[in-house]
Amino acid sequence: MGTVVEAANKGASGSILQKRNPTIVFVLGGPGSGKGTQCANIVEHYGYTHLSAGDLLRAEIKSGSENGTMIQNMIKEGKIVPSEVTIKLLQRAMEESGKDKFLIDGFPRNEENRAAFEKVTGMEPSFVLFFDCPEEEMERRLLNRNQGREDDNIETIRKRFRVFLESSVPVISYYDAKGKVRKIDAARPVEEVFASVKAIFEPKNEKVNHYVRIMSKLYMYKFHFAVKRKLISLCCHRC
Ligand SMILES: Nc1ncnc2c1ncn2[C@@H]1O[C@H](COP(=O)(O)OP(=O)(O)O)[C@@H](O)[C@H]1O
Ligand SMILES: Nc1ccn([C@@H]2O[C@H](COP(=O)(O)OP(=O)(O)O)[C@@H](O)[C@H]2O)c(=O)n1
Repeated sequence: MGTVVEAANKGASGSILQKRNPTIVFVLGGPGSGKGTQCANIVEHYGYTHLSAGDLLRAEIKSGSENGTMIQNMIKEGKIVPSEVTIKLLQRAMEESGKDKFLIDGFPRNEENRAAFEKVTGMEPSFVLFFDCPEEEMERRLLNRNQGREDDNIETIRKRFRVFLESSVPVISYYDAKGKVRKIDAARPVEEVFASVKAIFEPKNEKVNHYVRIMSKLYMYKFHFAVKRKLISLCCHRC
């Protein structure tokens, strides 16, 4: 298996995609926040191609690939699969689709994912959709998801929540500092969440755009404060 840096140095695959100058939207949020559900709506209304990093990894396990067992173990433990594996799958799916508007769901999940993707593909997202949802609601949804997923059990769910707070939130903060995060309150019914998504994909005019960005920024301050409190309380619990 070649490293991410080797792939970046070869650069061939990145440049084929780069030439197509695709639009990329990263879709982030805790496990069960409704990323997949809303991505299906966005595909239907706005013609994006949906690539779920988790689905691609699960398909890789099923295909019997040499990485299958390693991926399966990581998912069972709620851990993040090494970037070179996930990025190869995403690149292949983008190239094979022949399309140029992508919703990349559940990626980048940590700083390694983010930095490696930018290095290997030479591309950045146009913006990041962030579905914010309280843990109690996400837990309820995951326990009811009923897709027979090995990681939708309470023990792994708690591990995934922790990985989200410790590893994925810093990625959201990184893009927030660049003004790229569009935060959505995902604790509401599906239709209401989608109404907020629509406002982002169908911006009315510059004034409304500006308002949406300011509101998103305010929400993000509140969100970061809540995450810091949660991480401190988790640390106190450990000590
Ligand atoms: N807004 C919502 N309200 C209630 N249930 C939802 C909502 N959005 C999604 N769900 C349900 O919650 C579960 C997790 O949603 P999913 O889209 O798979 O989340 P994610 O992709 O973020 O893990 C699914 O069973 C889905 O039907
Ligand atoms: N970029 C990614 C995305 C998912 N994954 C793995 O796949 C699992 C399921 O991710 P997912 O996006 O399908 O599901 P949710 O956890 O968002 O419900 C994660 O808990 C990770 O183990 C990963 O390693 N790297």
